[in-house]
Amino acid sequence: MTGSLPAPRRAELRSIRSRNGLFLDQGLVIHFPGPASFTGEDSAELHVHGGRATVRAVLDALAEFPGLRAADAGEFSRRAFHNGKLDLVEIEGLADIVAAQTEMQRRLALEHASGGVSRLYDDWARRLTYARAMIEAELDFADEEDVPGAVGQTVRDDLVALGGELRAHLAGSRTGEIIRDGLTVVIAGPPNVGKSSLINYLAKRDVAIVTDIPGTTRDIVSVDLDLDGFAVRVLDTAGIRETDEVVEREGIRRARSAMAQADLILRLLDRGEMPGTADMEGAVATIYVASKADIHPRSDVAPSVVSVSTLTGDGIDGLLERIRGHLPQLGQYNAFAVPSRDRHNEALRLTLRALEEALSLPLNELELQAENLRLAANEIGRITGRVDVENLLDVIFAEFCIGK
Ligand SMILES: Nc1nc2c(c(=O)[nH]1)N(C=O)[C@@H](CNc1ccc(C(=O)N[C@@H](CCC(=O)O)C(=O)O)cc1)CN2
Ligand SMILES: Nc1nc2c(ncn2[C@@H]2O[C@H](COP(=O)(O)OP(=O)(O)OP(=O)(O)O)[C@@H](O)[C@H]2O)c(=O)[nH]1
Ligand SMILES: [Mg+2]
Repeated sequence: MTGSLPAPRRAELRSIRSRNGLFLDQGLVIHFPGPASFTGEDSAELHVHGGRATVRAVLDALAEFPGLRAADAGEFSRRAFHNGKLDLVEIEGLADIVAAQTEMQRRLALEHASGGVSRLYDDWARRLTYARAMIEAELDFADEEDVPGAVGQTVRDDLVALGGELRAHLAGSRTGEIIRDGLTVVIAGPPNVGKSSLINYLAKRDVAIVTDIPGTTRDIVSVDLDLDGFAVRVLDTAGIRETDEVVEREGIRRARSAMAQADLILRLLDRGEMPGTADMEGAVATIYVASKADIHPRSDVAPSVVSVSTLTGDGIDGLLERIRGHLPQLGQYNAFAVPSRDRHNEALRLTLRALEEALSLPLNELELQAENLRLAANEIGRITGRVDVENLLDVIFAEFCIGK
């Protein structure tokens, strides 16, 4: 049967043939007439058998039709944005859903993709615009008053409340960043203390070379763990010591640079070494670990030091418990309605700054107040892409793969 379109939005079994009638596959076909489609445009899906050659043959056959070409990476999402189907926060959330590896990443992504955060931003933009409209209306009755009228006071009260909401929302930006990008934990310390043995134990596989020769690790070795649904990236590093060996020196340079960028350092102590003596210490959150507890039990170190043995497994649960203490605490109401990207944080900070500027102006400076509220609403609008973001689009859609 040729010629008849499948019923809209219903999967129908069809023979899939090339332009000149060659049978290629039997597959499910769905027709989505616009505007009720993902992109808002007319679209069709061919669900074919997944072998490489079948897919290739179908794509080649499609390319034979005039006007058809393969989509660019992110092109479907870009079209959905241009057709008003999704805003930028929802699109970024969608990219995060596709990339999500842990339960918390999934929940954060879903909150953004399904419009929860966009509603918040749209509501703030609406309130800022309303306040500006009220102030501009007052401008027309300019009567040198230096106390706000009843309406003016209500507007101010709402702007003050909005400032509080913005600050509270921004306070969640570190939570959003740690959920999305993961907590970076760097294992560091002198050579031969058991750093690589610890990463292997945590990863449950031999990711790093272990020998009894000090200076074994040079490259950074990284594993991604899932701790209670949070992404945790653990890095093993070269043991830090004075050396003239060129390769080891480079390893140590990389170790120091990883430590400087860590969210948390697991600082393994040498036999007899006490916490807090080396350089860099105190700059980054640090858990001190006394290793090889099976052969070097220690009673001299402070209670805050965790004793572990990767030979017996003793102390590892206690160490994981201490690492958990550095993960976001998600007690409060909708913990996932937090900013998820630097782009959002920057715009939110600029919004808050303009709002605070508006509120700090003398009461009769109505024009400047209105101008700052316009700036504030603009910055919020840039997050969702409701205003002026053409220059941002390539960056945002570059995250996507072909077919999204
Ligand atoms: N087969 C298939 N599965 C998929 C997708 C897809 O595109 N195709 N998706 C790709 O991401 C996700 C689902 N996302 C979708 C989002 C919107 C529409 C859509 O047709 N929206 C219309 C109609 C909405 C309605 O009937 O409620 C619209 O928004 O107007 C389809 C899929 C995950 N699974
Ligand atoms: N008994 C015992 N030996 C351990 C333990 N952890 C590590 N070792 C041994 O200590 C030696 C060094 O271990 P590594 O894990 O390679 O030490 P490292 O800190 O990565 O060393 P570098 O890469 O040289 O900085 C190896 O012989 C390990 O088998 C432990 O918990 N108990
Ligand atoms: Mg090592």
